[in-house]
Amino acid sequence: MRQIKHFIAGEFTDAASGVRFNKHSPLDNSVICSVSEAGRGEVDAAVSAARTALQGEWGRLGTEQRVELLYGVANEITRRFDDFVEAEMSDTGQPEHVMKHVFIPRGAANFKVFADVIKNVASEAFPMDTPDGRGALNYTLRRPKGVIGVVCPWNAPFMLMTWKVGPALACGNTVVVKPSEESPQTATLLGEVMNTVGIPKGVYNVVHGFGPDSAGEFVTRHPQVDAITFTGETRTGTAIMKAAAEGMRDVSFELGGKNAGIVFADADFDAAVESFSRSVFLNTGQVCLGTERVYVERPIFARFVQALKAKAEAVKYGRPDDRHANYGPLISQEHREKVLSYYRKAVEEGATVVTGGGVPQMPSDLAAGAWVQPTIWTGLPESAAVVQQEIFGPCCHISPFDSEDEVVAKANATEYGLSTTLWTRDLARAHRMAARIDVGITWINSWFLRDLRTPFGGSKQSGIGREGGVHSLEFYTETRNVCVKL
Ligand SMILES: NC(=O)C1=CN([C@@H]2O[C@H](COP(=O)(O)OP(=O)(O)OC[C@H]3O[C@@H](n4cnc5c(N)ncnc54)[C@H](O)[C@@H]3O)[C@@H](O)[C@H]2O)C=CC1
Ligand SMILES: O=C(O)/C=C/C=C(\O)C(=O)O
Repeated sequence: MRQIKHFIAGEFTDAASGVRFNKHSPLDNSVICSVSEAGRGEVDAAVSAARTALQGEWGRLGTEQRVELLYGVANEITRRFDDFVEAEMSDTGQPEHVMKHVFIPRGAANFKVFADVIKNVASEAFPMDTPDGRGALNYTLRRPKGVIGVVCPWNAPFMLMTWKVGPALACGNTVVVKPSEESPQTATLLGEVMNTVGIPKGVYNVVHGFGPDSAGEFVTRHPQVDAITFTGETRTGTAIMKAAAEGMRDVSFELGGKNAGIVFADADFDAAVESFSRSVFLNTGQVCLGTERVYVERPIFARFVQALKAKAEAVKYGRPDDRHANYGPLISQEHREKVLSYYRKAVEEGATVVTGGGVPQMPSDLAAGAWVQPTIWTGLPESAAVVQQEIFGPCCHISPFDSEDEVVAKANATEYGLSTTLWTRDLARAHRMAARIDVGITWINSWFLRDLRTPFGGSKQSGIGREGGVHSLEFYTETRNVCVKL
């Protein structure tokens, strides 16, 4: 069984306490890793290594030198592509083709893209008048914020972690990463890459453990952590924000969602169905940008429900390396219990179960895994729990609508505001609606098309701040103004 250690000051270490926890495979519930759990001592050591690195060689590097090192990280991830694919598949149980075509290449791109951003960003300059007529010149400097605490979820672990570590390092910060207890492997493997490439010791540190009263809380409460970037549940974000208030530390939050998808009768029907089969079921519905509320214009409602039902019933369950499989398990038994509790709740609330609603019959070698059926409901009021609360599973409720105003009101009637996907051939209507729906990201006639230079984040309870391209610099650097009297 794999032994997963912390990565502190360039060394792989166990916790002094010797405490470990088991990581189970989502596929069959077998124990696949024994993970060392960090106590306060390991977190102190990681934060102290990160601070020392800031004051050492790393802090003295010029932008060009940092950029070259980050290109090196991207190239080394690509060289060890198969190791990353294997580690991520092992943690999440998701199909190999998704790892190979989306999550791992994107992890490498996160280092390359932000190296390019920092290399090319201009600084502001404002010449100003002065009473003596000689004037003054203002210009801005960007300085790293310091030690960044990076707290990550399990649903796309490598991609979401590097989406933070890439820009943090590009800006000259150092990091202490706390991966999810459900996905410890790729963050650890990245430590090997950092050493191979020659990233100075202490720049990238990883501590494993849980949230409250464990590594997550110790990192976010640590007074020497200067800022915290977090992706995860809104409730956890609230706890982290309270921790960050001590010492007035900055936060960047990517939180939960209950995203609406909207289909007008004039949409390209087949393309829309194909896209919703991804936005509802990809990664077994464990995508923060995924769609759990679908609104379909009444003339095509019944046809759309039947078409998405056919897609749900066509998924192929199986192991990640099964070439015929395109659908994996949920991350854990605990998460499956949460998703199944919503499946039961939908029935109690009076839903029509169009398809799914339970656990599939799996072959004996996979029977103990965290499998659930893709599920579609209709017939619920907007106030129903499964229409309002984030489930983070392969399921959606579909309801009909009759007018633009009605569907905008429904899309906005949620505490969340992460993303929406909108399908129509009437582009004037699409632009109008994009401005009215209160979310951070709107896709028109598409879903999950990601350009890493664009702002990414949510409104309302889906997040605080934006990351991506130059927007990441707002969080990962401190901007200083220098005013020179001429
Ligand atoms: N908006 C976005 O970009 C994204 C949001 N998410 C959200 O993430 C959630 C699923 O991920 P989970 O890992 O279940 O989220 P989670 O909030 O349970 O855990 C995320 C991380 O926070 C740590 N943590 C938990 N409690 C903590 C505490 N009190 N202090 C410090 N750290 C703590 C966990 O150990 C883990 O590393 C969903 O709600 C999903 O919507 C996921 C991906 C992207
Ligand atoms: O592309 C991104 O930066 C974020 C994507 C988010 C997910 O993949 C997710 O939450 O699963």
